[in-house]
Amino acid sequence: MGSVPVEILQAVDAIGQPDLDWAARAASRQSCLTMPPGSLGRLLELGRQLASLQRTDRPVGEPSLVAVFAADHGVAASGVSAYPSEVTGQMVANYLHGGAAVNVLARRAGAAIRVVNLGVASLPKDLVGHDQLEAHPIASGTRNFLLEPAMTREQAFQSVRVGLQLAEQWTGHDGYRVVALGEMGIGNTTSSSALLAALTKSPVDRVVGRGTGLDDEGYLRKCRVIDEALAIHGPKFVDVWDLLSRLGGFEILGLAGLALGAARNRALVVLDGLISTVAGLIAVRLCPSIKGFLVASHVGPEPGHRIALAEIGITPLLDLGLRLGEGTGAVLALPLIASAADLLREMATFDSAGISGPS
Ligand SMILES: Cc1cc2ncn([C@H]3O[C@H](COP(=O)(O)O)[C@@H](O)[C@H]3O)c2cc1C
Ligand SMILES: O=C(O)c1cccnc1
Repeated sequence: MGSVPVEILQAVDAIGQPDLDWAARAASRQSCLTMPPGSLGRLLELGRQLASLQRTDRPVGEPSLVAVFAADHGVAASGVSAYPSEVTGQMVANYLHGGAAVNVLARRAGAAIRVVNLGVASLPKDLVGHDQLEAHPIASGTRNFLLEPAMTREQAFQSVRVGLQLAEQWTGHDGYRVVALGEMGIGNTTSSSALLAALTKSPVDRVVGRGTGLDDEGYLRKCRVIDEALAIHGPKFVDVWDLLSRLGGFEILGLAGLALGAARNRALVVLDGLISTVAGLIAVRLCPSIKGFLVASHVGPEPGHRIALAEIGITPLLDLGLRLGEGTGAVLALPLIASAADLLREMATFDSAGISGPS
């Protein structure tokens, strides 16, 4: 079976709990601010969550960072995406040149962006050694899980370790307080849906969606591929790491590691679409107390997205019909998160502003 590396066990052990005393102090401050009680709705909840992580009733909601973890998937060879695998590397180039949706939205939100290669199969030549691309390739894409396990157990551990190490750099050393999870990897809705079906024992036809836009025939093929993969691997799962190795993706497991590492440093972790929400669910399975460090930015039309959120037990902030990934929905939620903290720090109280309470 093989034991779990000590860095991962230590990271899981080091994740604390949200501090509910500080959430209560933030609530009592919110009750003094110049508004009818509760009238800023979910923003108040977000403010209390930040207070519980940062142990202050004057929390901050920035600086924030979106991490786009990229890797390829062997299962893409089975015709489960509307696009070819080359697009993964081409989109990495787009992120580095600033032209993707996530770049545009990150600029608007004032968020930094980091692009990480966890295993892109065909990286455009000029990106090899590019100083803005964090290179931590595990392999040149996963294996096709219709035929064999997607990766070895060691590769699964290594993916999570990369996420943990980057979290240490970004939320430990560089001081980011909010981390949005983004990804790029053609075929990764298939891997995520298979992981989700296996982790939650949900029927495949309830979790699978059209990803980048499969037609009816492609959709049925994707369902069949996942059904067959679960029939092959399911009976052999010896533990959760075996499940993750058989069906996972390097970027998905890397994001689970990033979430764990960010929570260890008491940063807020913002989930995006189906793929990053499945990464969040994996983090919860590895360490249930991480739940209080997660925010669901949005829910989109991929059916598995809603199921993964329900399984974690968190409610999305936005419902905009987004089905892009890259971290786009998570980045759109960053101004809401920063606003929630600003309100706790900057609003006047009834006393300070000389405003009468309820009559
Ligand atoms: C141009 C382009 C930009 C993207 N940005 C994110 N994705 C999204 O689509 C992929 C998952 O869908 P599937 O499982 O169907 O391949 C991921 O890479 C995801 O982030 C994109 C996909 C494309 C084609
Ligand atoms: O939910 C997502 O993030 C998503 C959906 C389809 C394709 N790529 C990403």
